[in-house]
Amino acid sequence: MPENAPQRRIGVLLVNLGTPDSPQTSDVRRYLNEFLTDGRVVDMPAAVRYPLFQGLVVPLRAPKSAKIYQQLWTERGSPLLFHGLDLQKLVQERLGSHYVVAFGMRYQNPSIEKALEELREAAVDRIIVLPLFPQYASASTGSVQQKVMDIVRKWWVVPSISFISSFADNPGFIDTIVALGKEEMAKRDYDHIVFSYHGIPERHVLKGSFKGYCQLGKCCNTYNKNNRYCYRAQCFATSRLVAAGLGLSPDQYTVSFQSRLQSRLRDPWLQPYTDEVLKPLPAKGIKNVLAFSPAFVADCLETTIEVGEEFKELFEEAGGEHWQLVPSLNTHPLWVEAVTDMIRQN
Ligand SMILES: C=CC1=C(C)c2cc3[nH]c(cc4nc(cc5[nH]c(cc1n2)c(C)c5CCC(=O)O)C(CCC(=O)O)=C4C)c(C)c3C=C
Ligand SMILES: [Fe+2]
Ligand SMILES: [Fe+2]
Repeated sequence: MPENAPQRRIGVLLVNLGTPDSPQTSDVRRYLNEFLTDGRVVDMPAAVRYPLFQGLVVPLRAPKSAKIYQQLWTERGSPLLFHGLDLQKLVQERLGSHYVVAFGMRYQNPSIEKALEELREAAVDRIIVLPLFPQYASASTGSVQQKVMDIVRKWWVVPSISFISSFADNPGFIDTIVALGKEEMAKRDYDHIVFSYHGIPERHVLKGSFKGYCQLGKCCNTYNKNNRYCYRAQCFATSRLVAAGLGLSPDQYTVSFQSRLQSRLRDPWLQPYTDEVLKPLPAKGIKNVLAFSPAFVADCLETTIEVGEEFKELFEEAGGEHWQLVPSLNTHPLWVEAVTDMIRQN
């Protein structure tokens, strides 16, 4: 480097979805209002979306969601938030002083605005954005990308920015899930494995389909240039790779989708639905199930409560004996290394 050349630093922005500031109904309401009026999450015209969600859906949902958040809350607050902050610290340590790592949430706090401001203050030369969603969805990754661009387009000096749009088949990501799965499988025998992903409306996949390639069927069994951004195909790709790492044959696992809101929004969500997959299992002699939640890199309401508690209850009511959730990647050393590698390779 020439003697007087400025020392260049690279900014890294890690982003997760968001969580309420507290499990009180008022904070949950504020969070859901921001989340469910995002046009990439609820893709209705704004003139319908705002009155419907702020006026009806959120006021009804917030008190119920607040009760669930109260179950999830820990001494350190929301797991999604504190695992994110821990990951930021560890990735910063591993990357060293040529990088500045910030952490933000798409909804609520710490905001993406604040995180980007930290990077601007640090005079970084360029910014790498890593939305912490392994599989691309317009409702998650796309929304983060749009928010980041909306903010930096107003800066006088617009920085060079790159986005890591998905990492569904990233070897470090897969290896970490495999390592966590092996730990659980060493403790006892399982009859079957379920990979349960956050659902999205089928319409969202079809809207992103390249020249009509995606049909939500067998097209998702391979992952190629035509379905590069198909959330469902990416979920199947992650599952196949984890299954291969665990030495599972196709009949030993099922891929399914949870958290559907289709009863209220009417349109079908990605299928098969996890609750419908798990209920008939005990009658087929499948009494011990290990469940993975590979759409999430950190414990949150969707993993700990929905998969770890609600599905366990459903499975046991149906005659199942043991339902076990594999913990999320959180700050597993292999995951910290995987994130660091993704950034260095960008
Ligand atoms: C994996 C990425 C996610 C996608 C894609 C996604 C789409 C999506 N979500 C909703 C509605 C809700 N999701 C909720 C919680 C939630 N969702 C994600 C991730 C994705 N969502 C996470 C990580 C979390 C947990 C946050 C936490 O604080 O722990 C909720 C709130 C909880 C509740 O009230 O039940 C809602 C609502 C839609 C409609 C959607 C796509 C269209
Ligand atoms: Fe969600
Ligand atoms: Fe597809």
